[in-house]
Amino acid sequence: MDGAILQKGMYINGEEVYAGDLFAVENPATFEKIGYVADGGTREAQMAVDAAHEAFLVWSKKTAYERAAHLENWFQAISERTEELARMITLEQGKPLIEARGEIAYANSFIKWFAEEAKRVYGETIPASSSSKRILVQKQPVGVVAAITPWNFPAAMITRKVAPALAAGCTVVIKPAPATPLTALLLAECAHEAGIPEGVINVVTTNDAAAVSDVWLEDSRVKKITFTGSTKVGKQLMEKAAKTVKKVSLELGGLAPFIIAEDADINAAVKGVMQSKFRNAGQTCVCANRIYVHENIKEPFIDAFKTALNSLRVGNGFEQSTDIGPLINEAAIEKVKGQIDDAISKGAKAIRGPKADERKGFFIEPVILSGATDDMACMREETFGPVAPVSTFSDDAEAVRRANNTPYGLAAYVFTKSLQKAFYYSENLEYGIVGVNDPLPATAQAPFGGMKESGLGREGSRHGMDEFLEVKYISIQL
Ligand SMILES: NC(=O)c1ccc[n+]([C@@H]2O[C@H](COP(=O)([O-])OP(=O)(O)OC[C@H]3O[C@@H](n4cnc5c(N)ncnc54)[C@H](O)[C@@H]3O)[C@@H](O)[C@H]2O)c1
Ligand SMILES: N[C@@H](CC=O)C(=O)O
Repeated sequence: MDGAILQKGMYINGEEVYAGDLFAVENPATFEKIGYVADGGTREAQMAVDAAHEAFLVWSKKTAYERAAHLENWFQAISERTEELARMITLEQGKPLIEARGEIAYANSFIKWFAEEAKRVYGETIPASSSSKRILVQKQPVGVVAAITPWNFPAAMITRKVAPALAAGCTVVIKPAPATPLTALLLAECAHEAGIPEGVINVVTTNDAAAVSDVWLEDSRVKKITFTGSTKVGKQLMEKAAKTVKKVSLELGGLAPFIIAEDADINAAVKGVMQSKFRNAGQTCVCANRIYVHENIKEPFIDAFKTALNSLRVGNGFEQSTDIGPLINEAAIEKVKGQIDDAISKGAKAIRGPKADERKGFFIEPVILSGATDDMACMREETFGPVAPVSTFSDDAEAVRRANNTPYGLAAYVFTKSLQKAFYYSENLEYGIVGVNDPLPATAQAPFGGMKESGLGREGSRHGMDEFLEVKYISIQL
């Protein structure tokens, strides 16, 4: 597959569909064209909803056991094509192959989890206030769901939405990011092979996101929009969804504080910060964005962090030695460079890691910014790159205050040996996810999501299933 030029249509109603135009997909590590995909628009967006609406009438009436069996088959089909899927992610998104394999396992874990969870959508009976009445509560699928996903986790951000939607009895129309449509189409191919009925999953690829999403937002048959991406676009979608009062779930940007308390195990903190900060070249919504270290342990922390930084290798994700692949595009490189320049101009000291790959590609070397202050752009705006600003604090209350001083509230981390501090921080940080001595908290069985402008709703866990269910109350007069 590597190096070959692919051509792919959209996946609508169980068939490959082409629109008039195609758009190119490029490898960010080489600038080579990987393939061309159909550039869908209004017509294809409409066709996808027609198919999903038709399919909903049948899919929603299947038993939970039947839907679970379909999801199990999809899980199996993906397992069998793990290597092909992982190589596709590295090709179009750039992350190291080992991380891409990890993403497929992670993506597939949502399908497995929700195949099981499908069978546990329980209702309630509630004691009535009259002896001649009975009160029942049932949960029903919301209907057709529109899912709009980003490029940084091109498989997992799709399955984390689609698996619970299908388990609940919904059908979906998906618009993947234009940088990574091929992974989405491969997932759909796996679903097709697995026998998921036509129309249940539809993928519309496009270079004009708003043209497609506007159709879905205006169509009253689409009952829910589930989005992962930037806070800016999330707000726009929420506004447009108001017109037909759709349900909305938003997984948006983050600005994760990573707090290292005075009593922390420094080696564990450095290992944690390396995993949290540099995974996917720093292009993860829950990546450590700002590092706050207690002033009394700053020096040993920075020394150990510098040593760890120097062990990283920047390069093409297909090379075994690579820890950090390319960023996604030129704009990402410019944003990261801008943040570094801004921090240096305001007094930060740059500690640079190994040189970036000299070949073509959107490569950038990892950097620690020591002496960072909260007025720097890297401490206020999501970086999405391998930049690690380090600032000091003198007491726990100060660390919490500074960590909370942002509109974002997705993930936060604290490293400490004290149970008291662990509870103090986790209860006072205004974040949807708090990793205590844990730099990688995301998992299928736990609720993932943000507070404040980092989003609405949760993905994963039984809470992730509720996002796709209506609660219906039935009052019976005997
Ligand atoms: N909270 C989470 O779980 C989570 C997970 C992954 C990524 N993210 C966030 O995603 C962002 C990075 O992803 P991105 O750059 O692809 O974000 P983005 O908002 O630019 O794009 C996300 C998706 O929205 C589409 N889109 C863009 N403009 C649109 C418009 N006007 N109307 C409709 N759709 C539109 C894109 O084509 C893509 O499919 C970061 O902010 C990151 O933190 C959040
Ligand atoms: N890293 C997140 C996705 C956001 O980018 C995850 O692990 O689910």
